[in-house]
Amino acid sequence: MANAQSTGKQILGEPEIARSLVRIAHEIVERNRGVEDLLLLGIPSGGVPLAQRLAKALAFATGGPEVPVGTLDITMYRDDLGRHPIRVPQPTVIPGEVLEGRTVVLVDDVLYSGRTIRAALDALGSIGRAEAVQLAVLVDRGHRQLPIRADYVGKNLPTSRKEKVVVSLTELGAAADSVAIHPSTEPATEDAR
Ligand SMILES: O=P(O)(O)OC[C@H]1O[C@H](OP(=O)(O)OP(=O)(O)O)[C@H](O)[C@@H]1O
Ligand SMILES: O=c1cc[nH]c(=O)[nH]1
Repeated sequence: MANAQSTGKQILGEPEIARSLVRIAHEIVERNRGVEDLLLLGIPSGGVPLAQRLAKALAFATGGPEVPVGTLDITMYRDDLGRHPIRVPQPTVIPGEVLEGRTVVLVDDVLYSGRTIRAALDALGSIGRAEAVQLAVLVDRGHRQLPIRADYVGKNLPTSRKEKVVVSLTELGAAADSVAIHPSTEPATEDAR
């Protein structure tokens, strides 16, 4: 996630993002045969508002109550802590507190190298043992560095490693929702981040 800049090419706008979340909600219901024992955990920052929107879409899809939504901070579980400035850790919130017996759907805006999700699995494992863990992302831009894949994808977006995908969401201060591709200002390196 980052703020939108003027140089990007918009790939998704507000209606497409909303439609993607509705489709993902239906896929979650179908795959889990309902939403019982489901827990959505958004990864800060972009994953948090997306998880909240997904909970609403799930409630709409099932006609039932909202699925619990929490947040999972992965900051201290990154494997590149020494290589990048440490961001301020956000709170981890697990509604209902226990993970045992529950299916956790991790929610993030972009899937790229997979290192954020690897860290998320470690962070989750330090809390408890979920029955199952699934992954929903708004954009999968490829270039994985780890054997990680998403169960639910809003948009598969082929990209060059020289580009950056920027997801802007109104909850995080953007004027409008969008997904855009920007030419990266950083030189391409072995390290995808
Ligand atoms: O698959 P990866 O290579 O790990 O990249 C994906 C992650 O990168 C971005 O997070 P970032 O750390 O930039 O923080 P942000 O969400 O606050 O922008 C994005 O929101 C994902 O969490
Ligand atoms: O392009 C990218 C890569 C990682 N995370 C993002 O938000 N965008």
